[in-house]
Amino acid sequence: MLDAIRFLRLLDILDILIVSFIIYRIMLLIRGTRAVQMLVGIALIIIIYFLAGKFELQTLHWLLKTFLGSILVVLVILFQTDIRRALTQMGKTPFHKTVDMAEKDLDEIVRAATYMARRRIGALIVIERGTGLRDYVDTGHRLDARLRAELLVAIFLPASPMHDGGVIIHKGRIHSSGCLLPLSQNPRIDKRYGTRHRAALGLSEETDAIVIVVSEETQEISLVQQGRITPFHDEKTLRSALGALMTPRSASTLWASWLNLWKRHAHDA
Ligand SMILES: Nc1ncnc2c1ncn2[C@@H]1O[C@H](COP(=O)(O)OP(=O)(O)OP(=O)(O)O)[C@@H](O)[C@H]1O
Repeated sequence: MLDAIRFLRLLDILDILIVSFIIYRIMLLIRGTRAVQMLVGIALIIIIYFLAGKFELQTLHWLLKTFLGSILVVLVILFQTDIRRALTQMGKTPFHKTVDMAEKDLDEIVRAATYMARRRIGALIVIERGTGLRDYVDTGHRLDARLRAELLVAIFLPASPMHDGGVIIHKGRIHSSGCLLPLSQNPRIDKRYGTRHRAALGLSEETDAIVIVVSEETQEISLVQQGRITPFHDEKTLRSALGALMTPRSASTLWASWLNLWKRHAHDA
């Protein structure tokens, strides 16, 4: 043991630090998800496999050996959502999270959301940022229209054939409507949120998109990003939070605005 410590090189320490960081990030990522239960299940199978070998339970040992032989494929299939999320997050940097969107475009979105909230019209508006949303765009109807509050409202009116699903805003234009988004599997989401909010959370867990949800039930407007949902009770604070996230700034100002949004969320929770 002492010898091992004595011959420890600087590179070995770096190696240990990197692996510890990766394990820590994986734990943060899967905390509170079904992945934890699955990992416990796999750990149990490994323990049973060793016990079966020790007590010479040949058939059980062979069966588990065959199963564990293809564990890598099993893990990739079981954790495909988590792996996709982890890789997407790895590819993100604070610097390409902002997309230049005109102030008047943000005004239009906030105006539409406020109008719809007052009239109990449910809506799901996605603003694309660094991560491309092609997979989700393809599930809806392509519009490529100018971003106007009136058009957003018209899309989400219950009588509209396009009101189901989400609208995706791409580079300041209404790119498509009726888009199907991935539902979040997070078991810790507040039970009062239904599929509209879960779809917003699901997309924000997998991508860096910002989603605005208008609840037809509670008339609440929420801003969803990075798997977190923040309700807003007045137009002004919603507009400034959206502006802080969408307007390109220096990295430090950006971090500060995220921190503020996070604090606000923690306070509201
Ligand atoms: N996977 C999805 N992708 C996009 N939109 C979805 C998805 N699932 C549901 N929706 C939208 O959410 C609507 C249903 O919302 P639901 O009432 O279940 O959710 P909610 O979070 O309780 O919202 P609200 O507070 O407005 O009632 C559907 O009509 C559809 O427009």
